[in-house]
Amino acid sequence: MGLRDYKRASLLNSFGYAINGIIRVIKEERNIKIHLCATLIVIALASYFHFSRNDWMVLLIIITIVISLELVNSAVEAVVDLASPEIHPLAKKAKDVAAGAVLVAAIVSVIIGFLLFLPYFTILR
Ligand SMILES: Nc1ncnc2c1ncn2[C@@H]1O[C@H](COP(=O)(O)OP(=O)(O)OP(=O)(O)O)[C@@H](O)[C@H]1O
Repeated sequence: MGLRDYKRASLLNSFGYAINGIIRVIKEERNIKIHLCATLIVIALASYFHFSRNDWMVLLIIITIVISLELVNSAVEAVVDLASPEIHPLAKKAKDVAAGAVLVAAIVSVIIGFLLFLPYFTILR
């Protein structure tokens, strides 16, 4: 299929491609599996503690940011491998900066998660 045919793809097809992309990253990348496991645990805990509506919104926003960045990081890795299969300092820069973006989001998410859960754990004591 040529590039033009791809561009003519219907909205439904585009949605399907996006889902395929997500499934492929989940199958192939270890880091996103770790993020998804952490997400399931955090969602289970938030349900158990009957999170307030605002707390749910903050939690969902940080989950979305981390998982979306992980997907973008995988896309950057694929593009770099395609454009520069050989060792190149710029290829390293691109991959390391993309990985850095995920790391920043993950670290801040852990801090926000801690702040979100703290009052609920305090009530338990
Ligand atoms: N073409 C390249 N040129 C220079 N350095 C590269 C190149 N490809 C990867 N690297 C570097 O090698 C290290 C490992 O890269 P790799 O592609 O295995 O990704 P990774 O960080 O292990 O992530 P993942 O585990 O998600 O694949 C990183 O520091 C990366 O910047």
